[in-house]
Amino acid sequence: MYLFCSLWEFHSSFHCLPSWRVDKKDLWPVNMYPPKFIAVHSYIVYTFISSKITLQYSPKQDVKLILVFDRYPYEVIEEIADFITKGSGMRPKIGIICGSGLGSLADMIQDPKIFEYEKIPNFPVSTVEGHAGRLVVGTLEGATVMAMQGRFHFYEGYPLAKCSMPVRVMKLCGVEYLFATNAAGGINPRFAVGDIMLMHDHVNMLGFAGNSPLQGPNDPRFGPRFPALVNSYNKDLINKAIEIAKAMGIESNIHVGVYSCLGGPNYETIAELKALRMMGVDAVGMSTVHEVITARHCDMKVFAFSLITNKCATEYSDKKDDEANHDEVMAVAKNRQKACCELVSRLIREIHLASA
Ligand SMILES: O=P(O)(O)O[C@H]1O[C@H](CO)[C@@H](O)[C@H]1O
Ligand code: HPA
Repeated sequence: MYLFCSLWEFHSSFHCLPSWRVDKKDLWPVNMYPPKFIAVHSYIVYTFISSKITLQYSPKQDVKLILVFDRYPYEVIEEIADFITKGSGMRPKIGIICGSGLGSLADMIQDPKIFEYEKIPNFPVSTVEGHAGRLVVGTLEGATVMAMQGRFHFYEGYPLAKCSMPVRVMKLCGVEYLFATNAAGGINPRFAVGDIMLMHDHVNMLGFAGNSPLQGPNDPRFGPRFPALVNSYNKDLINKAIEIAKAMGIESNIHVGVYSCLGGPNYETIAELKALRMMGVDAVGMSTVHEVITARHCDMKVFAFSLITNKCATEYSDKKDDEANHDEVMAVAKNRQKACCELVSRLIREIHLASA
């Protein structure tokens, strides 16, 4: 078992190194660690002062340190991007994030070069069922793409900046378009299970609570300190997707609406769902919003959709079997993966043809 010791949030006062001091109580349980460990640790603190760092220490092995960044400096993201572009020999143009149970979006990729998250330096690992934990790079409908088969969620214990760090990796790999997909509960009473909601806006509940993937020092190489989020969801891509849905004969299952992300992992209470509905939210989940914010910050074009995997109970009189559960979410995603794959691949084809 690993002992996790998340040591401390760095305050601006730490920037006046080398005259920094650490209170002994803050070091618990480090004070029981060997001096060699503490020396190495201090060095790391000094070196990566602009990041918050979590150390994993294995007492079974002598001094085993795994650095896990909570905020990723530009250079570390650049290193990860180099690893992927050199390892795949490609600079992908379109990035795809597969939602729960929608990993098959990445299975469409031709001549795939697969990177297990565990083998990518400084990359987090997926811990949620239905998120395989691999990055797949290759071609789809003639376009170069990279797909995350497995995303990172706040409820897994990852800070938002870490959840959406792969979007910045995509950017430095050359990605211009982000396709973000998710499984979500339908709040809008017009939505049926299996419908697809094209996202045209979001309500960032985690943002209301003072949490943002862009918190902390801003690196202008990614984007501005205060990015605007009006028109985050590309209208042309939404319109093209509607046309494609018509051509596929599924227009009655397609909606355009507002998604909201809550922290999870619990599903929402009826009172929360009522409140979301009053705010104009159509579908609710636990992802995507921070990825979109990160993508817009670095000026990527965004297309996102929710697969409605369950109808949310918004009245106390609603049936008990309206309670959400992850098995149902996965089962519906599996049933609808064909339509989702076709929508995504046709849209990518349009983007590719338009830029050829
Ligand atoms: O948003 P994705 O990753 O598709 O997954 C959704 O499904 C899970 C809950 O069933 C949550 O993780 C929620 O966010
Ligand atoms: O009802 C839901 N709520 C939150 N997240 C979800 N992901 C799938 N369904 C849901």
